[in-house]
Amino acid sequence: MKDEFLIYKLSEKMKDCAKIDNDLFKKYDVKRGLRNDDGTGVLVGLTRIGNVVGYERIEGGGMKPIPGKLFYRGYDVEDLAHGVMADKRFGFEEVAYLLLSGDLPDRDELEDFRKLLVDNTALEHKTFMNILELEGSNIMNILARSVLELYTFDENPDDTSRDNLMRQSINLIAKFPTIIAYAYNMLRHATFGRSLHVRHPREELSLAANFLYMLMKDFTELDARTLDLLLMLHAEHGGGNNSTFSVRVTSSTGTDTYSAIAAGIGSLKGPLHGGANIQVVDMFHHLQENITNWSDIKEIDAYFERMLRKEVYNKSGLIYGIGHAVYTISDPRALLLRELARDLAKEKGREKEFAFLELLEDRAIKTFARVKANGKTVSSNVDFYSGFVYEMIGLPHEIYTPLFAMARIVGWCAHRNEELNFQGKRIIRPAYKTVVTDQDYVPLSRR
Ligand SMILES: CC(=O)SCCNC(=O)CCNC(=O)[C@H](O)C(C)(C)COP(=O)(O)OP(=O)(O)OC[C@H]1O[C@@H](n2cnc3c(N)ncnc32)[C@H](O)[C@@H]1OP(=O)(O)O
Ligand SMILES: O=C([O-])CC(=O)C(=O)O
Repeated sequence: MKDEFLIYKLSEKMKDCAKIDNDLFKKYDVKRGLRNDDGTGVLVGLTRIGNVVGYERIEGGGMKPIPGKLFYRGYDVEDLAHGVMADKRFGFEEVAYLLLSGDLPDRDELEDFRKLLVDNTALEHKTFMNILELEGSNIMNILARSVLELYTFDENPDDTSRDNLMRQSINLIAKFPTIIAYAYNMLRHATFGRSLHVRHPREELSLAANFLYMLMKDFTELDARTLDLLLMLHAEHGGGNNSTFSVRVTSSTGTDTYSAIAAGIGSLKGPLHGGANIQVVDMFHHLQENITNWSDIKEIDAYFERMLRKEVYNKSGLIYGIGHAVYTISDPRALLLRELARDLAKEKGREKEFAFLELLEDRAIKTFARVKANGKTVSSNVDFYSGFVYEMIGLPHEIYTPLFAMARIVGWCAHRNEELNFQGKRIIRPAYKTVVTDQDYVPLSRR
C-alpha cells in the first residue's frame, strides 16, 4: 500500500510537471508534432526511397488537397500492384528488391532474391526456444524482443559497412515471417490450448505463401496473393512516418541495425500508427453490436458524433482508420484495399458487413467534417480496410499489426541504409525550449 501510494503521489505530480500552456507553442513558433500551421510536415530530410503525395503547396502559402499518390523509388504503387495482379504472381519480393536496390529486378535477379530470402528464414535454436519459453501476449513485443536477440547471434552486429547492412536487411526481412508465425502458434497453444505446430518454410514458396504455410498450413492461392498484395502496399511510406523516422533517428547515432529496427517496431505498435489496424477491427465489431440498423445514416452519424465527443466506444475521441498526416482526399492504398475487400466479401458471403463498413467510412468522414469543423480534409487510411481483408482470409487479430511490421521492415531497412550512406549525414538532434524557471538548489536537510 505504501508503494502504491508513493506511485500515486508521484503520478499526481505529473499533472503539473507536464503542463505546458498551448499558447507558448505559438509564441515560440514551435512546430508541434513537426507540423507546420497548415498541417503539412516540417521538411527534415531528403530521400530517394518513397514519396507520399497528399497535397499541393499553393504559391504564397497554404496547401491544396489532392488525391493521394504513393511512389516506391519513383514507381507508382498502383502500377506495381496492377502489374503483379495482371500477371497473377507474387510481388512483395519484387518491391523489396526495388526498395533496397533502387531498381526493378529482372526474372533471374528476382528468383535469386526470393531464394536468398528463403535461405535466411530459419531462426537460431535459442531464439526459437525463447519464443516458446518466454511466451508473451503481444506479438509486436515478442517481435521486438526477438529482433534484439538477433544481435547476439550476429557475428558482426555493429558493423555499418554497406555489405553488412544489406546482409542484415535481408536477414531481417526473411526472419520476420518466421518469428511472427512461431510467436502466434505459441500464443494460440498457450492461450487456447491448441496443439503447437512448427512448420518450416518451403523452398519453392513466396514469402507471403510461406508465412501462411507456417501459420496455418491450409490456405488457397488467392489467400496468399491477397496477403502478398497487402505486404506490397505496406512496405514503405517515406521517411516521415513515425516508425521509419524513429529508425532514421536511431540510426543517425550510428547504433546497430537491431536497436534501430526495435525502435521502429515500438513506434509502429502505437494505435495512432500501425496499431490502428487492430483498433479499426475492434471499433467495427463494437459498431456492429451498437448500431441497430446498419443502413440508418442518422443512427450512424449520431453514434460517430458521440464517439468524437468522447462519450462512447473507447472514449479517445478518435475514429480509427480515418485521417492522415499527408493524405487528404484519399490514401491510394485504402482505395485499392476497398476494392479488394469488395471482391473478397462477395466470394466469402460477407457483403452485408462490407456494405456496412463502406457506409461507416463515408459517414465517418462526413461526421468528422461537420463536428470538428476544422477545415481538415480527411479520408480513410490504409488501416481502414486491411483488418477486414485479413479477417476474410482467416488471419487472427493478434497478427494484424505484426503483418504491418512484416512488410514495413523493408522500408525501415532501406531508410536505415540511406541514413547511414548519404554524404551529408548528421546525427538527428532538434531543439526543445525549456519553459520552466531556474531554481536554487535546496540541500536535503532543509527541504
Ligand atoms: C499507417 C498509419 O499510421 S495511418 C494512420 C493510422 N491511425 C489512425 O487511423 C488513428 C486515427 N487517426 C488519427 O489519429 C489522425 O488522423 C492521425 C494521427 C493519423 C493523423 O493526424 P494528423 O493529421 O496529425 O491530425 P492532427 O493531429 O493535425 O489533428 C487535427 C485534429 O483532428 C483530429 N483528428 C484527426 N484524425 C482524427 C480521427 N480519426 N478521429 C477523430 N479526430 C481526429 C485530431 O484529434 C485533432 O483534433 P484537435 O485539434 O481537437 O486535437
Ligand atoms: O505516413 C504515415 O504517417 C503513416 C502511414 O500511413 C504509414 O506509415 O504507412
